[in-house]
Amino acid sequence: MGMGGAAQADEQARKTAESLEYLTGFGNEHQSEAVPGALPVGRNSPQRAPLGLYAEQLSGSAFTEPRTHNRRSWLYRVRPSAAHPPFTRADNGALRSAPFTETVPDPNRLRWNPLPEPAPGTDWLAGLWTLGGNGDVTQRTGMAIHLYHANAPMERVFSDADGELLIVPERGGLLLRTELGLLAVRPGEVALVPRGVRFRVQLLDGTARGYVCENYGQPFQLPDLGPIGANGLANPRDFRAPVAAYEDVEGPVEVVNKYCGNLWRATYGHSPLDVVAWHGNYVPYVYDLRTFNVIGTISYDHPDPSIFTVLTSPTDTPGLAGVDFVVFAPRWLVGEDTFRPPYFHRNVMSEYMGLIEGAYDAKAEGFVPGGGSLHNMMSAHGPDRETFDRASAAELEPQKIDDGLAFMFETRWPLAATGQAVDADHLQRGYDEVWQGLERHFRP
Ligand SMILES: O=C(O)Cc1cc(O)ccc1O
Ligand SMILES: [Fe+2]
Repeated sequence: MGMGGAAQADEQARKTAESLEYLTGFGNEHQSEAVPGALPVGRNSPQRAPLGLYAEQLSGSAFTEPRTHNRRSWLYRVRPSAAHPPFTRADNGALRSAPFTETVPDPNRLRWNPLPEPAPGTDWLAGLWTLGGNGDVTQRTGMAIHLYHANAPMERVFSDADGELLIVPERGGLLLRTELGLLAVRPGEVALVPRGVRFRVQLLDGTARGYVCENYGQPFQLPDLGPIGANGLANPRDFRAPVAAYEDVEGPVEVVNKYCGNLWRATYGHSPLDVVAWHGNYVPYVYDLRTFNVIGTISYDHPDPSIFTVLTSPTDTPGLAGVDFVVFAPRWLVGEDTFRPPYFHRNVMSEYMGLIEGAYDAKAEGFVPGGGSLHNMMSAHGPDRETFDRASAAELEPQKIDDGLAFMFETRWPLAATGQAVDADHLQRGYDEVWQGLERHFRP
C-alpha cells in the first residue's frame, strides 16, 4: 500500500472509530450479532447454525476451571478457524519471548528514552520491540514487556497464542479490528485482547507509540477490594467490549500467529475476522484509565501502590501476582506530616514503569512519556534527589496531582532485559546519578 493508501486507511479508521457502539461490563456474559438472527437461540451448537454460519468455541480457560475463572466464547462465523493452510515460520523481528536468556537479570536500575522512529511502512506488529520479561511461554507463566512504534496500518491479521495483550497507547489512537468486533483505544485508555483472539490494528493518527504487557499467565481480572468494599478502583461497568462486526473478504489474507515464542504465518483465502455473531465472556475490552476511582490516604503516610491496581493476573499463590497493572492517575494528596511522593524502597516484586503523559511525582526529570524504567527485584529506588529535596520542604497543603498519567507492570519474578534493550541507544546511561548527592542530614 502506498502512502496515499495508508492515509486513506487512517481516515477511514478515524471515521469508524467515532461511531462505535460497545457492550459494558468486565467479565459479563455478553452476546452480539451483526446480522439479525445470526445468534442461535437456546443452544450453542444447533444441528445447522443460523444463516449457514459455522459454530466454534474459543476456550480461554481449561473446560474444568472453576466457574469464576472459566472463560469461553461461542463464535458464529463464515468459515471455521480450522479451514487454514499450514503455518510456516516467519521472522520474529524485534519480538522476544520467555524464557529470557539473552542477558541475566540485573540488579541495576535501568531507564530508557522512547523508541526511535520506525522505518516507513512499519505496521503495529512489525513495530513491536521487546524490552524484557520473565517466566516461560510454554509453562504459561510470567510476562513480556514490549514497546511499539508504528506508522502504517496492519493489513495482516495477528493472534497471540502465548498470552493476553494489554495495550497501553502513549501516542496516537488505535482501531483494533478483532474477531469479536471493533475497539478504539486512545492514549489514556488501555485495551485487553485475550490470548488467541485474532485482530489487526489500524492507526487513528498516522503514527502510534505505546506499551504492551504480554501476559503469559492467568488472564487479568479485577482485584479483590477487601475492606474497600463493593465499589472502587476500576469499576467493572467502565470496561467496554465490542459488538459483533465482521469482514466479508474473499482473497489472500496474511495471518501471523505468535506461538511458543515464534511467529508463524499462513496465507488464508479469506479474512478470519469473519465472526458474524458471538456470545460469551472471553472478549476484548477497552478501559479509560481516567475513570479509575483512585483511593488514597486522607490521614497520613504514603499508601503502597497496590491500591492503584487496575487489573491483576494471579498465580497459584494468593497475593503474589504474575503481573499487576497499576495506574498513577490524577488525585489529591492531603497526607499530614507526610513525605508525599513515593518513598525510598526495595521490593521483592519487580517494577517496570511507563509514562503516558506529563510527569511522575517521584522523578523530577528524565522519566519521559514513551520511556520507561526497570527497578528489578530488591533494587533500591525512590524519589530522585530533586524530588526528595522539594517534598521534604514542601508546604503540606492539599495538592492536586493532575499533570501526569504513569503506570506500572509489577511482577513477582525478576525481569531479564533483552539484548537489544541493554544495547539500545535509547537506554539512558548514568541513571544512577539521579540518586547521587542525596546528602547526609544525620545529626545525632
Ligand atoms: O517505584 C515507584 O515509583 C512505584 C511506587 C510508587 C509508590 O507510590 C510506592 C511504591 C512504589 O514502588
Ligand atoms: Fe517502586
